[in-house]
Amino acid sequence: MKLSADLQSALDASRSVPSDPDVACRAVGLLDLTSLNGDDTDRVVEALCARAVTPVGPVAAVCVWPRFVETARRALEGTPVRVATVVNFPTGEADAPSVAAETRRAIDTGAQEIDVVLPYQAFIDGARTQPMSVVRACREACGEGIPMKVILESGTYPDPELLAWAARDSIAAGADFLKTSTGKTQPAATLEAAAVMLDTIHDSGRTVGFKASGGIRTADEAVSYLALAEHLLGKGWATPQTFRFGASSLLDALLATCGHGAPGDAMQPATAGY
Ligand SMILES: O=C[C@H](O)COP(=O)(O)O
Repeated sequence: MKLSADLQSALDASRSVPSDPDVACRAVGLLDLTSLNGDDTDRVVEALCARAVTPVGPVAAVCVWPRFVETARRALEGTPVRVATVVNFPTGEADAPSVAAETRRAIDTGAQEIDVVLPYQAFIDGARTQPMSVVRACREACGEGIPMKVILESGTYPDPELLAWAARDSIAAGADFLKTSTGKTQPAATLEAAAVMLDTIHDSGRTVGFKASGGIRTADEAVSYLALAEHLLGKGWATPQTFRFGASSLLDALLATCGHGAPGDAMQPATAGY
């Protein structure tokens, strides 16, 4: 993906940021701890939720299939961890009424955040009104109180200009966050796509968050995404209200980097008093 000189410079700078235990600790609180596998079960979701309050504090949210939202809400009762779920996932091919109904059902069962997949293939093929009718339908179903993250599937766009266009239109359609990927297509999250999306957020002048998701595994990668975000949006910009990682296999690496044991130690009972 060919970027402008300024974005390429910001990206190169973020790649060379050394791994920092304090930043890794901070990244834990920005995590949407995710399990979106076809063979997920209630027990898998309960085990995921048991990891959500860590020795360095709670993650921001867990992200699970709609059928497991009630299980997650029960498992997380008494903690500040939110429950996110996905709609129109992973293909983005449902129509607006179906997405609105799926969103309402998810919220009725307790979902506190909605990650909706943009009809990205239709957008790439030239449609403009239909894809955004789906986003607007989800926005209306979310109302004002439920944050809506729009998954652009950033690895599928032929050029950065089209990805930026999808980002701009999604913001105009009411996105609270722009999310890179479902994690179900390759390439998933990349720093190049993140730079384009973050730059579009900056230029929008609106308070829109960014979620890097799909294939993020190491603390070094997480530190680079955070460095890029704050290079483009300003130091201190990344908070749980503006930045998330969507990841199923990043938590242990973050905890190990910030000095809380080897991978797997996150399974220890949390010390935090919730
Ligand atoms: O946020 C949703 C993604 O599916 C997470 O992707 P991952 O399993 O590669 O971490």
